[in-house]
Amino acid sequence: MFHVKICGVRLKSDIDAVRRAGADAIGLNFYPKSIRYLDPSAPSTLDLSQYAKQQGLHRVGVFVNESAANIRTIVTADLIDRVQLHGDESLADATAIAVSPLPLLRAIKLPVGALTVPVIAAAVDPWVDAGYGVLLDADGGSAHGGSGQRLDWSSIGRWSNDRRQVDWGLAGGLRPDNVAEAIRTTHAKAVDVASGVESPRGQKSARLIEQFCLAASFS
Ligand SMILES: O=C(O)c1ccccc1NCC(=O)[C@H](O)[C@H](O)COP(=O)(O)O
Repeated sequence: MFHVKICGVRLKSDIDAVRRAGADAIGLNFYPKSIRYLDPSAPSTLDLSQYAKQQGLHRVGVFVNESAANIRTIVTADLIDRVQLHGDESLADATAIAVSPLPLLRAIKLPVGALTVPVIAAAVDPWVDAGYGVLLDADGGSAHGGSGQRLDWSSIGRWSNDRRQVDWGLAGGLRPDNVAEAIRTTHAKAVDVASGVESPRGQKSARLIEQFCLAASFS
């Protein structure tokens, strides 16, 4: 698992900012309805992805209910190092999509508002038990992700107390001014952010990326 993923980068200058700030992963968004969408067939997307690879960044492809065939095409083109499923995919879908040896990350969209450990466990544990890495995110409704809404960190902290060995990350409404508290409260091993490092929405800010990474220091 990465430590800090900056999701929805679209420009080489974003990648420069990510690398300078010390994050180790980027998200390339292949969901056509997202404001952060990248066309996988565009030469500029391959160029961007190869640039990130040269900088040593882990490239995570974000997909929403995408076909296994399309995901495989993107993997084969060396656009990504890891697949993140962020839609309504079932465990059976994930099995069909899994592209060995590429690790697969399942975004688990939890309701915003108060959570309980049994509710979190019911959503997350089947994916963990099946061997997938998981990213806990706020349910963005029809947008699926990138909504800037945060989760109930206290309950997630209680859930993770008994699961210290689990490969998981936290997303949802993280920002430079709250990510340290989020890590402390939840014991997250990895964090992921899209809108919290943008100004205006949809445009990454080098200053916010730097502040986020400083605050999210895992040392
Ligand atoms: O970012 C998007 O636009 C997006 C759209 C559809 C599915 C997933 C999407 N983003 C995936 C991510 O990993 C985001 O970083 C995550 O949802 C957190 O977003 P935010 O709350 O804005 O930090």
